[in-house]
Amino acid sequence: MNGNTILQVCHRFTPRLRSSFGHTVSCRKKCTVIDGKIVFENVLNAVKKDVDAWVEQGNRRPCLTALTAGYDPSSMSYVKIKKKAAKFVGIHCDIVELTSGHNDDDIIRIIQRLNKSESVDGILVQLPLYPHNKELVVCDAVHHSKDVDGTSSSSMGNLCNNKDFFAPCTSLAVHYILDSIRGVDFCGKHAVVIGRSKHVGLPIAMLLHSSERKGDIRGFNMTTSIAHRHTPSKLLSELCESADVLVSAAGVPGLVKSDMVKAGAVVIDVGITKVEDPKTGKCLFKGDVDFAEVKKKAMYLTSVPGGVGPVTVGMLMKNVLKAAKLHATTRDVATPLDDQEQSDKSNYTAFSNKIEN
Ligand SMILES: Nc1nc(=O)c2c([nH]1)NC[C@@H]1CN(c3ccc(C(=O)N[C@@H](CCC(=O)O)C(=O)O)cc3)C=[N+]21
Repeated sequence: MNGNTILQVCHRFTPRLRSSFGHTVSCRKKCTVIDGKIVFENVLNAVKKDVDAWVEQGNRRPCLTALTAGYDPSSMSYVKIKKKAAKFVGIHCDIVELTSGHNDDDIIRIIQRLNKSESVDGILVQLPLYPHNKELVVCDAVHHSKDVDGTSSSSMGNLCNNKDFFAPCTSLAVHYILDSIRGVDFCGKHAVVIGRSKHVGLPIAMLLHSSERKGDIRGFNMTTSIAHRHTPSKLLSELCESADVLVSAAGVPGLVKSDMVKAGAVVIDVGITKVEDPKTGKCLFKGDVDFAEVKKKAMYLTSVPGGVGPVTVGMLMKNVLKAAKLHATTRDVATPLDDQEQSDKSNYTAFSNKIEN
């Protein structure tokens, strides 16, 4: 792919003429700002109710183990947010703090132990790890039945094949937010995703363009363009101007200006960058979208902070409970390591059957 290439996924709901991409969703004067904190609270309350019912039926509490690189203060604070949410919903949460002394093999060994543990339902590898760690190699060690953050190659493959395993939580959060917008038919509309990261931009685009149901996750059937750092700015503006749904996950504060946004569009800001406030010296979170200006044009908009971030944590809690329920009804973990390959194969079949039935 050269620098001018944009991956555009077209399908039978794609309008024939490129110029007809730009039909407005509908016209409303005032923009609705979707409050991620309220969505988060609603999701947590629902998960808490389900966890309570699950435990009342005699099951043990769901359990999440998060591995995080101890050097990164942002990672530590995100993991703490997850731990607090887990406590609220009644999910047990352990944190394994990795040090720079852990090489990939050490981390993989820890993960393999967790894969085998009957008391662990979900394993989360908080990214980034240390610079010397190979993130994909480490994420791939997580067994797909416990991959509640959907970061392994196996989970990504399942996502592409419309199988209902675990999708990355940020993509689920974007999906959940769009799904909560009532009265808008997204089928055949044009979605633009800015950013192609394997755990954020790419899985978001997978969910937006796809058609089949993935368990409780339906695809949106949108014509979906993926723009990235090599997309020329003129082309980026043109694409965005025709987007009915614009999702920015670039991590570039102020990237999306109001003149790039179509009137009546749905704009979801996934970018979250820590910046220092020049006046106070305090740390602030900045999204990719010029919120104040875009609000004058968009029909629905999320903010940063208070948008996609908290919903991501809600989706993680949902996934841990889902994993706990699957583990209780399929024999999957606690197999000796030397039998790993064989068990992977049969477990996969057991899980596929369980989920597809
Ligand atoms: N394997 C993996 N999975 C992740 O899901 C993952 C990750 N690695 N690495 C880091 C990013 C970042 N992330 C956020 C979670 C919550 C908020 C969140 O709740 N933010 C609040 C503000 C937070 C605060 O005030 O401290 C908000 O946007 O309103 C933000 C960002 C998950 N991540």
